[in-house]
Amino acid sequence: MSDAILEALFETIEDRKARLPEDSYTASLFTHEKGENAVLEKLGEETTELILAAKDEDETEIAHESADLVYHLLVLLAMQDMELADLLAELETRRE
Ligand SMILES: N=c1c2ncn([C@@H]3O[C@H](COP(=O)(O)OP(=O)(O)OP(=O)(O)O)[C@@H](O)[C@H]3O)c2ncn1[C@@H]1O[C@H](COP(=O)(O)O)[C@@H](O)[C@H]1O
Repeated sequence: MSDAILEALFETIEDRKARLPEDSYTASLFTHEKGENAVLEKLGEETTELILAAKDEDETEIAHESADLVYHLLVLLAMQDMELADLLAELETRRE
């Protein structure tokens, strides 16, 4: 996954956060009655689904569930008023 794809996805998430379109799943996370707990629960569910896919050694499902997990992680960053750059900078500091 390139930075460009992550950046485009994060821009879309920030757009949904700003405009809150009615037909948007992303917007529904920002307006959920459970607040931030809604996306935190999704992160837990997607992590469990990823673990099960890994246990099954199912590469298609591993990719699918990983994408679900990364998407919800980016929604959490946006919800915390953070930037994708915060995550990328943290990863960059770990490179040797
Ligand atoms: N990348 C995603 C993305 N990944 C996952 N999801 C949603 O996250 C939810 C995942 O929850 P579940 O695992 O419970 O879903 P499910 O339907 O039971 O099962 P699977 O998705 O696991 O098959 C589903 O409703 C997915 O549609 C996403 N929804 C949106 N995006 C991106 O966000 C953009 C904007 O979407 P809207 O906010 O809907 O306009 C889209 O164009 C995409 O680029």
